[in-house]
Amino acid sequence: TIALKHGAHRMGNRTDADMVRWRSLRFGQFIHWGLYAIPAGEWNGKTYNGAAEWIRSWKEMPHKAYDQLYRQFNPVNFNPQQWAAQAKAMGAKYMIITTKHHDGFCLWPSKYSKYTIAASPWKKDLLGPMIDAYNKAGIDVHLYFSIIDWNHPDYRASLKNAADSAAGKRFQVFVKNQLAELLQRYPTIKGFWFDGTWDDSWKNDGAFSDELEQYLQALHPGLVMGSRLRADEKGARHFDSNGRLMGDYEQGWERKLPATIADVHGNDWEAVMTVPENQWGYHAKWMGHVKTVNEILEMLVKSVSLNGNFVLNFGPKADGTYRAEEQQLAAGIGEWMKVNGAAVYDGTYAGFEKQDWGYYIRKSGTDSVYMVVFNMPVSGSLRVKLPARTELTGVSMMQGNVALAPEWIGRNEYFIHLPNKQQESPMVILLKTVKGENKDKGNVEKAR
Ligand SMILES: COc1ccc([C@@H]2N[C@@H](C)[C@@H](O)[C@H]2O)cc1
Repeated sequence: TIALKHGAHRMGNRTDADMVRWRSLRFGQFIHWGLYAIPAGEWNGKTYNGAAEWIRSWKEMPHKAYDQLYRQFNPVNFNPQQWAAQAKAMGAKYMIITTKHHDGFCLWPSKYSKYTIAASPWKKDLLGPMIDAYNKAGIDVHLYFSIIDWNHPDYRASLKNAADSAAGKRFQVFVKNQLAELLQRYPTIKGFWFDGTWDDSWKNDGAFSDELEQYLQALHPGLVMGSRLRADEKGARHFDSNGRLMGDYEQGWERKLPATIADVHGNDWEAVMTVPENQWGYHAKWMGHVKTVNEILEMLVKSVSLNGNFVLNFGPKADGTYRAEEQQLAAGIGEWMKVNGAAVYDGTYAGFEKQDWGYYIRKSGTDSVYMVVFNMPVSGSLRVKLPARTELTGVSMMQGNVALAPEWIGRNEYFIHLPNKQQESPMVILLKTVKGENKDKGNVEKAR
């Protein structure tokens, strides 16, 4: 291995209470809200085909015009209690809110910047009421913070000369001040979700990112921060130059999921997902495929089955309301979670051989394994292959707690014959197992 001063400092996963809690939550809500919701992907009668929150980088959007938008930001229909209630009904257990996206506009009245909500017609802090409402609803809050800041005069993508280096130093002080300010103002938050850390100016100063992470942990012990913050002294990101994960969980799964358990290398990880193909901020015209309730549920269940968290993104409008598609999606997901959430919360990789009908999820630290069926076989019979030294002691449908009698088909394999092959939404079956020998016929008697 390479000697590193600013590589990973921890072998293996964090096991403290704050991380155990983060891992148990499994399902989160991302919220991208800011000035970009005003143009909403359109300007001068033209439609921007990129992600709405990146419209400032579009050649058709003059920087001056974008930078004046704060004069119009007045979310008169903002209702944080309603937002929190919607998230609670959906079954989200944590929420990540954009405090400041790449455009640099702060949703809180930062004393380190003039480009904040205080300068808008709304004037008031937006983060505080949101954090209070979500915490009251029993939902943890994490803060998204973009290091890239297109508005700040000292931001440099790369440091080409002494003047750049001086600006870069001033910018690092600004970043540190804003993060400390956020922790001081919002002491109940549980983590930071960093973004915008790909530029050379950041990548080439691994020492600063390492010191910053330690500074924040010292200010707020237990803080959960993903792998996107840090670079090591060789400019490696997410994984240091020895291939070890930096930060508390792998944070690279953006709009994509790992395929198998081998892809996650035993690390904690989280996937963040958009409803359309690629829109985080509010875009008036969603183009292309919009994900359905069952599609999102499959991503959520697949993530948990592979030991990860899944975060679904919402992009509120400039007035503070949500578009109908997002409201309907939240409600539909919530309906399923109300009945089947036990299979998701506190779920972990089960260690069963994957079958085509869907996913296994083990309730953390127990012998209870959930089967979440997405692909009903034409036979209506679900094959289950038990891992070694595992006995099946009970099988039941989650809906209605109906006991099922599996058919033993040899060695450690069973068929679960379902009474009904029709399914409109994912079906959950609970397997009760015990450690033991794979007795042949013996298990079937018990399972009956
Ligand atoms: C260079 O490609 C990207 C893609 C997405 C992003 C941001 N990360 C997501 C979580 C959103 O905030 C998106 O704007 C940044 C750079």
